[in-house]
Amino acid sequence: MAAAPDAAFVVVQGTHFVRNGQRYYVAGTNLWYGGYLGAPSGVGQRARLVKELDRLQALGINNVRVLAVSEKTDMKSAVSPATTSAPGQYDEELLKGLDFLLAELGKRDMTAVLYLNNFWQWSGGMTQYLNWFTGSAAHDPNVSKDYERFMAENARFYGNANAQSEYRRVIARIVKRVNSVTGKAYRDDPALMAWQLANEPRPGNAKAGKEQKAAYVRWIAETAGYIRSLDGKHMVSSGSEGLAGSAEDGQLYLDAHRTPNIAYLTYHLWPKNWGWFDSKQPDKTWAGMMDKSLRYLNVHVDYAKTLGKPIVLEEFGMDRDGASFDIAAPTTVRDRFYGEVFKLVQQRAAAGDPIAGWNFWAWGGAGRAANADYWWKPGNDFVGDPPQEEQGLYSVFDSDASTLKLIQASAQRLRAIGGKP
Ligand SMILES: O=C1NC[C@H](CO)[C@@H](O)[C@@H]1O
Repeated sequence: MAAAPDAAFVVVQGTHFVRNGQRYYVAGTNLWYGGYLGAPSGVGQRARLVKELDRLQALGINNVRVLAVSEKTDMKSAVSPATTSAPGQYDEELLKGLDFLLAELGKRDMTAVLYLNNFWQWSGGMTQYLNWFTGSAAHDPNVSKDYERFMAENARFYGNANAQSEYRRVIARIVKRVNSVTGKAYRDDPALMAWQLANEPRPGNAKAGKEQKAAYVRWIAETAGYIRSLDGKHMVSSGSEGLAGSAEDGQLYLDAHRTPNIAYLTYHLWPKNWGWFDSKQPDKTWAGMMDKSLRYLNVHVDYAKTLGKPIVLEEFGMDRDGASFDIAAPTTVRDRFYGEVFKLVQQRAAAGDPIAGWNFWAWGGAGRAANADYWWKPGNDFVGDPPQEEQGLYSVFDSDASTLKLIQASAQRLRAIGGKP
């Protein structure tokens, strides 16, 4: 039986997080590239990472959600280099990047959620595992424009024995890692808040059938159980988007998160991606979008109540005015949207509901788009938008003063709600 984690670990108590004897709310961001910046060479930019973490800490951000491992792939819109170039072959420099990131977070009393795979193409992810173990083409949906096929094909990952064995070898490699900077085992590090199975794992596409849904539920329970067998101190979460990532099937979302090995629920909110909002017609589409968004925000807190677990809104985002990628473009609509999201989360948290905080998507900080077409190329800055999207789409940059002000105020209000055991 693993020793109980010390008080500095984030743990679940009832339907809330507790840390150091106090209720802990996540006021976080998404920093998918945090481990990349932490690398000692190559793509590493440790001075930038230190500056970004100082900036985030000054805003009251206490948590970053980070990609822990990427897979080398031929898909055009994926990041390179990758942590693994083939099964069993690791880029130790990128793993040292995670070490440095965790060490720097620990110095600032900040925490990280590390996701161990990706349903989407921008880090190789499940598609690349299937390419390795079935020979299926790693077809980039940004090229094929066929996301429905991409999602249906990716669901084969959950039931592919060879892909799962390699995925578990990668999990073991990272979960059992000893930090080369601090000398501390990841398993003993309270700077790690939780392991996460993947970024936005889906059971397939919207037409996912009974078998695919059953395989998905089994995969979550068994993989979370495997991680807990290696590390009994840290929480495990799925990385689910909620209904949008569960074929709009509430029963599936509940069943997938019932296992005791999943400590808390996650959900994401993407009005533009899901066709609820048109940034080129904001007045026409705002009301309908907000109606759907508020409903989405509330129904998942109610799911968390049903399961008796905390839930974190670990991704939400809105593009710049007029759907511009230009950092000079205003963020009027984004600020209004962020304000509504923060308000709802604060209200439900203050009411004692199981919402445990938020991570906005995503921190661009000092990063800047490098190309006129806003697409990422190897060697360019990392920003909040991964390589499969225009660099500037959803990123919050250090120059976005009005948005930063909102974030800082909401982080402060969440912290004020916390503090109670
Ligand atoms: O996890 C994700 N959710 C939505 C982001 C913005 O579209 C996307 O970049 C990322 O793959």
